[in-house]
Amino acid sequence: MNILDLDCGNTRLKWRLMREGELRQSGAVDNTGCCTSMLRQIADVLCDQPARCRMSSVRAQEINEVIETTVFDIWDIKVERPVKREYLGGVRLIGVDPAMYGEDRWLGLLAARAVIPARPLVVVDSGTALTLDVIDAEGGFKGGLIVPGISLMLKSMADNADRLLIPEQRHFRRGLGLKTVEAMQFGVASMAAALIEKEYEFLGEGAAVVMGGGDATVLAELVTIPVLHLPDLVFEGLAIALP
Ligand SMILES: Nc1ncnc2c1ncn2[C@@H]1O[C@H](COP(=O)(O)OP(=O)(O)OP(=O)(O)O)[C@@H](O)[C@H]1O
Ligand SMILES: CC(C)(CO)[C@@H](O)C(=O)NCCC(=O)O
Ligand SMILES: [K+]
Repeated sequence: MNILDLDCGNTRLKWRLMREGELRQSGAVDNTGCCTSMLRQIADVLCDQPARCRMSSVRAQEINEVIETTVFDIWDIKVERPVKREYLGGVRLIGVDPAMYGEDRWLGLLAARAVIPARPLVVVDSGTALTLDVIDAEGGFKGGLIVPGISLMLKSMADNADRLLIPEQRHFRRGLGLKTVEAMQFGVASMAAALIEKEYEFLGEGAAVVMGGGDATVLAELVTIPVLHLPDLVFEGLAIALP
Protein backbone atom coordinates (compact mmCIF):
# COMPACT_ATOMS: atom_id res chain seq x y z
CA MET A 1 0.00 0.00 0.00
CA ASN A 2 1.30 3.47 -0.92
CA ILE A 3 1.17 6.06 1.84
CA LEU A 4 1.72 9.76 1.17
CA ASP A 5 3.19 11.53 4.23
CA LEU A 6 3.04 15.32 4.51
CA ASP A 7 5.01 17.48 6.95
CA CYS A 8 3.51 20.90 6.61
CA GLY A 9 5.87 23.46 8.14
CA ASN A 10 5.86 27.23 8.07
CA THR A 11 8.40 27.51 5.23
CA ARG A 12 8.27 24.26 3.34
CA LEU A 13 5.98 21.31 2.87
CA LYS A 14 8.00 18.13 2.98
CA TRP A 15 6.48 14.97 1.48
CA ARG A 16 7.38 11.35 1.02
CA LEU A 17 5.77 8.31 -0.52
CA MET A 18 6.12 5.07 1.44
CA ARG A 19 5.27 1.50 0.45
CA GLU A 20 5.33 -1.28 3.07
CA GLY A 21 7.68 0.78 5.22
CA GLU A 22 10.10 1.49 2.34
CA LEU A 23 10.78 5.00 1.03
CA ARG A 24 9.82 5.33 -2.65
CA GLN A 25 9.95 9.08 -3.30
CA SER A 26 10.39 12.30 -1.35
CA GLY A 27 10.61 16.03 -1.87
CA ALA A 28 9.86 19.49 -0.53
CA VAL A 29 7.90 22.40 -1.95
CA ASP A 30 7.68 26.01 -0.88
CA ASN A 31 4.87 26.39 1.62
CA THR A 32 4.36 30.12 1.65
CA GLY A 33 2.05 30.32 -1.37
CA CYS A 34 -1.12 28.57 -2.51
CA CYS A 35 -1.57 25.10 -0.98
CA THR A 36 -3.65 23.83 -3.88
CA SER A 37 -0.91 24.48 -6.44
CA MET A 38 1.71 23.09 -4.08
CA LEU A 39 -0.18 19.78 -3.83
CA ARG A 40 -0.67 19.73 -7.60
CA GLN A 41 3.13 20.04 -7.93
CA ILE A 42 3.49 16.93 -5.78
CA ALA A 43 0.77 15.10 -7.76
CA ASP A 44 2.65 15.87 -11.00
CA VAL A 45 5.77 14.02 -9.87
CA LEU A 46 4.22 11.25 -7.77
CA CYS A 47 4.93 7.85 -9.34
CA ASP A 48 1.89 6.10 -7.84
CA GLN A 49 -1.57 6.76 -6.48
CA PRO A 50 -1.46 6.86 -2.63
CA ALA A 51 -4.04 4.80 -0.73
CA ARG A 52 -3.49 6.75 2.51
CA CYS A 53 -2.31 10.24 3.41
CA ARG A 54 -0.94 11.14 6.87
CA MET A 55 -0.22 14.75 7.69
CA SER A 56 1.54 16.67 10.42
CA SER A 57 0.91 20.40 10.19
CA VAL A 58 1.83 23.48 12.18
CA ARG A 59 -0.15 25.74 9.86
CA ALA A 60 -3.46 27.45 10.63
CA GLN A 61 -6.70 25.45 10.63
CA GLU A 62 -7.97 27.19 7.43
CA ILE A 63 -4.83 26.11 5.55
CA ASN A 64 -5.11 22.54 6.82
CA GLU A 65 -8.71 22.43 5.62
CA VAL A 66 -7.69 23.56 2.12
CA ILE A 67 -5.00 20.86 2.06
CA GLU A 68 -7.47 18.21 3.21
CA THR A 69 -9.98 19.20 0.53
CA THR A 70 -7.32 19.28 -2.19
CA VAL A 71 -5.91 15.87 -1.22
CA PHE A 72 -9.43 14.48 -1.43
CA ASP A 73 -9.99 16.13 -4.83
CA ILE A 74 -6.71 14.84 -6.28
CA TRP A 75 -6.41 11.35 -4.79
CA ASP A 76 -9.85 10.64 -3.36
CA ILE A 77 -8.45 9.90 0.12
CA LYS A 78 -9.06 11.41 3.55
CA VAL A 79 -6.09 13.05 5.28
CA GLU A 80 -5.28 11.32 8.58
CA ARG A 81 -4.10 13.66 11.35
CA PRO A 82 -2.26 12.57 14.50
CA VAL A 83 -4.12 13.12 17.75
CA LYS A 84 -1.87 14.05 20.66
CA ARG A 85 -2.15 11.64 23.52
CA GLU A 86 -1.00 12.01 27.08
CA TYR A 87 0.88 8.73 26.78
CA LEU A 88 2.15 7.12 23.60
CA GLY A 89 5.33 5.38 22.50
CA GLY A 90 6.96 5.81 25.91
CA VAL A 91 6.45 9.59 25.87
CA ARG A 92 4.30 11.12 28.59
CA LEU A 93 3.09 14.68 28.07
CA ILE A 94 3.06 16.25 31.52
CA GLY A 95 1.93 19.78 32.30
CA VAL A 96 1.28 20.87 28.70
CA ASP A 97 -1.99 21.68 27.01
CA PRO A 98 -2.06 19.08 24.22
CA ALA A 99 -4.20 21.39 22.07
CA MET A 100 -1.54 24.12 22.14
CA TYR A 101 1.60 21.98 21.95
CA GLY A 102 3.05 21.79 18.41
CA GLU A 103 2.38 18.45 16.78
CA ASP A 104 5.78 18.47 15.07
CA ARG A 105 7.37 18.74 18.52
CA TRP A 106 5.35 15.81 19.85
CA LEU A 107 6.08 13.67 16.79
CA GLY A 108 9.78 14.50 17.17
CA LEU A 109 9.70 13.20 20.75
CA LEU A 110 7.99 9.97 19.66
CA ALA A 111 10.56 9.40 16.91
CA ALA A 112 13.54 10.14 19.14
CA ARG A 113 12.30 7.98 22.01
CA ALA A 114 11.72 5.07 19.60
CA VAL A 115 15.37 5.19 18.57
CA ILE A 116 16.89 5.97 21.99
CA PRO A 117 14.67 4.63 24.76
CA ALA A 118 15.37 4.94 28.49
CA ARG A 119 17.71 7.95 28.33
CA PRO A 120 17.06 11.63 28.93
CA LEU A 121 16.77 13.30 25.53
CA VAL A 122 17.08 16.76 24.05
CA VAL A 123 15.13 16.70 20.80
CA VAL A 124 16.01 19.54 18.45
CA ASP A 125 13.96 20.45 15.38
CA SER A 126 15.60 23.21 13.39
CA GLY A 127 13.21 24.68 10.88
CA THR A 128 11.61 28.11 10.69
CA ALA A 129 11.65 28.03 14.47
CA LEU A 130 14.24 26.00 16.35
CA THR A 131 12.62 23.93 19.06
CA LEU A 132 14.31 21.99 21.87
CA ASP A 133 12.17 19.55 23.81
CA VAL A 134 13.39 17.57 26.78
CA ILE A 135 12.18 14.24 28.15
CA ASP A 136 13.64 12.38 31.11
CA ALA A 137 14.79 8.74 31.10
CA GLU A 138 11.20 7.64 31.84
CA GLY A 139 9.89 9.58 28.82
CA GLY A 140 8.24 12.30 30.91
CA PHE A 141 8.10 15.71 29.24
CA LYS A 142 10.18 18.29 31.11
CA GLY A 143 9.50 21.29 28.89
CA GLY A 144 10.96 22.97 25.87
CA LEU A 145 12.37 26.08 24.26
CA ILE A 146 11.26 27.82 21.08
CA VAL A 147 13.67 30.26 19.43
CA PRO A 148 13.99 31.64 15.89
CA GLY A 149 15.65 29.25 13.45
CA ILE A 150 18.93 30.34 11.88
CA SER A 151 17.37 31.57 8.62
CA LEU A 152 14.73 33.50 10.53
CA MET A 153 17.40 35.15 12.70
CA LEU A 154 19.23 36.29 9.56
CA LYS A 155 16.00 37.51 8.00
CA SER A 156 14.97 39.47 11.07
CA MET A 157 18.35 41.24 11.17
CA ALA A 158 18.11 42.09 7.48
CA ASP A 159 14.53 43.31 7.93
CA ASN A 160 15.47 45.61 10.80
CA ALA A 161 18.94 46.94 10.01
CA ASP A 162 19.62 48.92 6.82
CA ARG A 163 23.20 47.70 6.46
CA LEU A 164 22.54 44.04 7.15
CA LEU A 165 21.49 41.96 4.17
CA ILE A 166 20.47 38.32 3.90
CA PRO A 167 23.67 36.47 2.91
CA GLU A 168 23.52 35.11 -0.64
CA GLN A 169 25.41 31.93 0.14
CA ARG A 170 24.92 29.65 3.11
CA HIS A 171 28.16 29.43 5.08
CA PHE A 172 28.02 28.57 8.76
CA ARG A 173 30.93 28.11 11.16
CA ARG A 174 31.78 28.52 14.84
CA GLY A 175 34.22 31.34 15.53
CA LEU A 176 34.56 34.96 14.58
CA GLY A 177 33.65 36.49 11.25
CA LEU A 178 35.58 39.25 9.51
CA LYS A 179 33.10 40.16 6.78
CA THR A 180 29.57 41.27 7.72
CA VAL A 181 27.91 38.21 6.17
CA GLU A 182 30.28 35.94 8.09
CA ALA A 183 29.71 37.73 11.38
CA MET A 184 25.95 37.31 10.86
CA GLN A 185 26.05 33.66 9.82
CA PHE A 186 28.68 32.56 12.34
CA GLY A 187 26.77 34.52 14.96
CA VAL A 188 23.39 32.85 14.48
CA ALA A 189 24.92 29.40 14.00
CA SER A 190 26.97 29.79 17.19
CA MET A 191 23.89 30.90 19.12
CA ALA A 192 21.91 27.87 18.05
CA ALA A 193 24.80 25.45 18.61
CA ALA A 194 25.64 26.87 22.04
CA LEU A 195 22.01 26.57 23.16
CA ILE A 196 21.91 22.90 22.18
CA GLU A 197 25.24 22.20 23.95
CA LYS A 198 24.03 24.00 27.08
CA GLU A 199 20.82 21.99 27.36
CA TYR A 200 22.74 18.76 26.81
CA GLU A 201 25.28 19.63 29.52
CA PHE A 202 22.45 20.60 31.83
CA LEU A 203 20.92 17.11 31.57
CA GLY A 204 24.25 15.55 32.51
CA GLU A 205 25.49 11.96 32.30
CA GLY A 206 23.54 9.58 30.06
CA ALA A 207 21.67 12.20 28.05
CA ALA A 208 21.51 12.21 24.26
CA VAL A 209 20.72 14.82 21.62
CA VAL A 210 18.56 13.98 18.60
CA MET A 211 18.32 16.48 15.77
CA GLY A 212 16.09 16.91 12.75
CA GLY A 213 14.70 19.67 10.52
CA GLY A 214 16.02 21.66 7.59
CA ASP A 215 19.08 23.05 9.38
CA ALA A 216 20.05 19.90 11.30
CA THR A 217 22.82 18.98 8.85
CA VAL A 218 24.51 22.32 9.48
CA LEU A 219 23.99 22.30 13.24
CA ALA A 220 25.00 18.66 13.75
CA GLU A 221 28.38 19.56 12.21
CA LEU A 222 28.85 22.62 14.37
CA VAL A 223 28.05 21.32 17.85
CA THR A 224 30.93 19.96 19.91
CA ILE A 225 28.82 17.19 21.48
CA PRO A 226 27.68 13.83 20.08
CA VAL A 227 24.32 14.09 18.34
CA LEU A 228 22.12 11.66 16.48
CA HIS A 229 20.91 13.20 13.24
CA LEU A 230 17.47 11.88 12.31
CA PRO A 231 16.51 13.88 9.21
CA ASP A 232 12.95 12.51 9.16
CA LEU A 233 12.05 13.16 12.78
CA VAL A 234 8.51 14.33 12.03
CA PHE A 235 7.79 11.59 9.46
CA GLU A 236 9.08 8.88 11.81
CA GLY A 237 6.85 10.23 14.56
CA LEU A 238 3.90 10.36 12.18
CA ALA A 239 4.35 6.66 11.40
CA ILE A 240 4.26 5.91 15.14
CA ALA A 241 1.19 8.05 15.85
CA LEU A 242 -0.67 6.75 12.76
CA PRO A 243 0.66 3.25 12.06
N1 LIG B 1 16.80 23.45 0.17
C1 LIG B 1 16.33 24.19 1.18
N2 LIG B 1 15.27 24.98 0.97
C2 LIG B 1 14.76 25.72 1.96
N3 LIG B 1 15.26 25.72 3.21
C3 LIG B 1 16.31 24.95 3.47
C4 LIG B 1 16.90 24.14 2.48
N4 LIG B 1 17.92 23.47 3.06
C5 LIG B 1 17.96 23.83 4.32
N5 LIG B 1 17.04 24.74 4.58
C6 LIG B 1 16.84 25.35 5.88
O1 LIG B 1 15.78 24.68 6.50
C7 LIG B 1 14.94 25.60 7.13
C8 LIG B 1 13.54 25.11 6.97
O2 LIG B 1 13.49 23.93 7.70
P1 LIG B 1 12.32 22.93 7.59
O3 LIG B 1 12.01 22.69 6.18
O4 LIG B 1 12.65 21.79 8.48
O5 LIG B 1 11.19 23.66 8.34
P2 LIG B 1 10.01 24.58 7.87
O6 LIG B 1 9.45 24.23 6.55
O7 LIG B 1 10.43 25.95 8.09
O8 LIG B 1 8.94 24.17 8.84
P3 LIG B 1 8.84 24.08 10.36
O9 LIG B 1 9.98 24.72 11.00
O10 LIG B 1 7.60 24.79 10.66
O11 LIG B 1 8.78 22.60 10.58
C9 LIG B 1 15.13 26.93 6.46
O12 LIG B 1 15.03 27.91 7.44
C10 LIG B 1 16.53 26.83 5.87
O13 LIG B 1 17.47 27.47 6.71
C1 LIG C 1 7.01 26.10 17.33
C2 LIG C 1 6.60 25.61 15.95
C3 LIG C 1 6.36 26.78 15.01
C4 LIG C 1 7.76 24.78 15.41
O1 LIG C 1 7.49 24.30 14.15
C5 LIG C 1 5.35 24.69 16.04
O2 LIG C 1 5.60 23.59 16.83
C6 LIG C 1 4.14 25.42 16.60
O3 LIG C 1 3.53 26.21 15.93
N1 LIG C 1 3.80 25.11 17.88
C7 LIG C 1 2.67 25.65 18.58
C8 LIG C 1 3.06 26.17 19.92
C9 LIG C 1 3.75 25.18 20.84
O4 LIG C 1 4.33 24.19 20.40
O5 LIG C 1 3.74 25.39 22.05
K1 LIG D 1 18.15 45.57 5.59
